[in-house]
Amino acid sequence: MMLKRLKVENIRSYKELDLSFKDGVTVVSGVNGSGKSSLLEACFTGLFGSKTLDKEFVLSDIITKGASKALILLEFEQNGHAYSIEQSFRNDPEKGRASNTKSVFKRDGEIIFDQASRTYEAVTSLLNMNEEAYRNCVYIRQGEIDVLINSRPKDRQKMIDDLLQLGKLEEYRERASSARVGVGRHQRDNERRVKELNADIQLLEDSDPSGRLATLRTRSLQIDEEVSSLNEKRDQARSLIDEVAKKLSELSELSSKKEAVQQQIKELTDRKSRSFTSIDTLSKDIRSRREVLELKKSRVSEIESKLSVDSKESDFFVAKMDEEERSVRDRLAEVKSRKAVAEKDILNTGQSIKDAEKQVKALEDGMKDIESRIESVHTETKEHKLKIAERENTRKEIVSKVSSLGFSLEKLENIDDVLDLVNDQQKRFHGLESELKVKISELKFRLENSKKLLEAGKCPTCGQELKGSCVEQSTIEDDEALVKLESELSELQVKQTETEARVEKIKSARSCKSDIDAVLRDIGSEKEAIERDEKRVEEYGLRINDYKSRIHELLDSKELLEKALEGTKAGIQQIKQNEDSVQKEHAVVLEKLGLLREMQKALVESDKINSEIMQMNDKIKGIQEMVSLFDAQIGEKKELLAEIDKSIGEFDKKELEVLSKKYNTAFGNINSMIDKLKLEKDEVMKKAGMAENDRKRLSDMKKGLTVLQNKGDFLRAVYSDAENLESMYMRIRAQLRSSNIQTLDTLINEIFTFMYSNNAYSHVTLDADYNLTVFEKDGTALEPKLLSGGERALFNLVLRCAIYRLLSLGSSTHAGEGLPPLIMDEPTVFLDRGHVHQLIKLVDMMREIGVAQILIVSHDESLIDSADHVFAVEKDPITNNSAIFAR
Ligand SMILES: Nc1ncnc2c1ncn2[C@@H]1O[C@H](COP(=O)(O)OP(=O)(O)OP(=O)(O)O)[C@@H](O)[C@H]1O
Ligand SMILES: [Zn+2]
Repeated sequence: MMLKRLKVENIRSYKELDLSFKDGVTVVSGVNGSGKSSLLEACFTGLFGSKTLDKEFVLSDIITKGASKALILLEFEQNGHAYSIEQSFRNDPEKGRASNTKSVFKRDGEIIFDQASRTYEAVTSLLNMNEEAYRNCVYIRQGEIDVLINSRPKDRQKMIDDLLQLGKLEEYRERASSARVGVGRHQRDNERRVKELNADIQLLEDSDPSGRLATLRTRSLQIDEEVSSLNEKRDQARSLIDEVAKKLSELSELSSKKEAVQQQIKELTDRKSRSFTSIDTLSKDIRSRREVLELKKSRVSEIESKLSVDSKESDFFVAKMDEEERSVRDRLAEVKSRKAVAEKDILNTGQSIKDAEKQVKALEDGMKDIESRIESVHTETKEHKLKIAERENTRKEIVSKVSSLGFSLEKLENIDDVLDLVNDQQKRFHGLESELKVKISELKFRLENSKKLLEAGKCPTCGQELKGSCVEQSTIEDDEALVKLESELSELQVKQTETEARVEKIKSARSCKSDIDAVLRDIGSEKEAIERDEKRVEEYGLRINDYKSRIHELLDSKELLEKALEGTKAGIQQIKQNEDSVQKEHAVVLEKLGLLREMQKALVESDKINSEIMQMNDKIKGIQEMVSLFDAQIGEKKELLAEIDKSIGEFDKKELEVLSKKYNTAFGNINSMIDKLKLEKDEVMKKAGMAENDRKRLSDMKKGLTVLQNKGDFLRAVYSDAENLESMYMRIRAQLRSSNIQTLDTLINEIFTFMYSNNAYSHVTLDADYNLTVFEKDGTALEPKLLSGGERALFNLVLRCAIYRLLSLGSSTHAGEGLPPLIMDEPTVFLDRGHVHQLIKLVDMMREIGVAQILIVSHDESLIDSADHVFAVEKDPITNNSAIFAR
């Protein structure tokens, strides 16, 4: 295997990196924290993905802080093919969560897998090592230089076995063993089944299925014969039963016919007797009608004699009397309508009189109301006049107050101007006063100073005598001026007091003026009210006059109406007398008309009764004819009855019934016997089927037994094959292991001698159990854990180198081809100068045995000097991004 190219984005301190690897020794150098280890780790993660993370790390730790995605692309060569693995990551910097989103495995540019676990498997099988084996052999991580030495022999054995592919042999042995165990299980199974099958066969043979089948078949034939003879008998019984049944049904038919004829005779006799009853009722009806007819006739002749008319001409008289009645009725109606008109007239006139009275009353009430209103207006007017007088008094009082203040009424008109003038004066006085006061205080201050100077006698500044100087003179003048100003001030203050008194007077005069104005306004409005009252009284007087004339008119028309009422009442009396006489006349006519009508009606009814009597007689004749028809029919039916009785006499019913019962019982017995036989036959057939099944099963079982026995033979052969295979794999592994151990032991001692430059130890042994022991010069044995840190690092390098040698021997066909690179992170930390030199030699030796690529992280100058290529790693102090320069 040969690394070709590493390209990363956002891995640890690398934002971007694209690096080509060459064969030979490459040393990676740089200061602490520049990104050297990260480079090797990136290769490791590129190969095995997230499996390379130690326990305390998560995926997001290897992604540059703050980046949301990252990438590692690793290209390498193996056995003449170009491979590449591309691992893509996604990261959530805030949550610190990352995932491996893509893992593409390519061979010669062609995608083989694109899924993480598939890619992982492909890599491990291609390199023949997983990430653990890679760390034990290929890649010595920083601080892990003594891992192989420190581990327990058992783990060491496993590591070395894995590296040398001995694990595969164990795997094969295990497979052979589990195959053997499986076959053994099948064998036991098979034997158990053979045993069981044998027992089953024995059991079935004991039950003799063929013998059973023969007996059952004979019985089946017998049953068939018995059934067919019974069937014949049953047919005979059935024909006898049919015969008897036929005769019995004939007999019952005759009896029902007889019953029907008897019923008919009874019905005919009933109808005959009902006909006689109707004839009786009809005769009775005819008699009663004849009596009514007699009564009607005598009433007609009575009316004839009363009105002396002939009943034959009744229609003519009725018409004449109708005519007369109509004319009397018309007259009566005319009189009545006249009476009604007169009555209505009386009623209306009475109502009109009452209306007039009501109106008169209403007008009178209205007048009273208006009069009382006039009264109240008068009272109001008096009140207004009183108020005017009162206000007049108030005005006079105010006028006298004004003149006492020294103002005339005319002067009051421009009182506001006067007040303005006085106010101005007041302001002026005030200004003068403050001016005077300032002047006085200035003067007083000057005077005080001069007086003090004069008392001291000398000028404090020039020291001149002051007596008799200008100072003395000015002091005297100032004194005089002060007296004058003070008297001016007191004069001014007197004037101010006077002006204030004047202002007071003007203000009270002004308030008097507004009082007078108010009084005059009041008087005016009272006078207006009085005028309004007078107008209202005048209007009320007009209305009263109007009411009076209207009352007069109403009374006049009422008198006229009363006179008319008298006249109408006399007229109505006359009409009533007339009505009475017409009514009497009408009653006489009505009575005559009633009698005539009665007669007419009696005549019509008599005709009707006569025709009814005739119809009834016809009916009686018809009924009598029907009665003779009934008699003839009854005779016929009686003859039929006698015939039927004769036919019935020919049958013996009892005997027929006994026979029927007997035949039916026989039929039932035969049927149940047949059924029983059929059931038996079903049973027999079922048993025969079972026997046949048993026979077939027996032969199947015998066949099965042969198959099982053959299988048993086969399994025995396979079992012994598996056994052989298992022991063979075990043997081979033991042989290989011991030969490996021997070779490794030799190689370790060879390389140790080559590498070790101190003089303490003589040799090293690796025994069959992978125990590693170091011997001192005097033969004392030491376990590796007792060695110093540097010694352990040395031995580890020796052991690894020996393993590479062994691997190189294993693939002896193409010496060295396919050996993995050797990658070391800071291998010199524990080594002294001399051993660093030996390490350089060891590296050379590794190249010689065919390790084509060696990658070392180190600061050691001599290592750097001996390298084929140098990578200088630097980290930008500002951006914290690492970069690599090839040197
Ligand atoms: N996830 C990350 N994001 C950004 N920077 C990181 C991340 N993880 C580690 N680093 C930085 O990467 C730098 C390189 O670390 P690395 O172990 O490669 O240094 P080194 O060159 O091997 O140093 P030494 O000589 O001390 O072993 C460290 O300084 C660290 O701050
Ligand atoms: Zn480091």
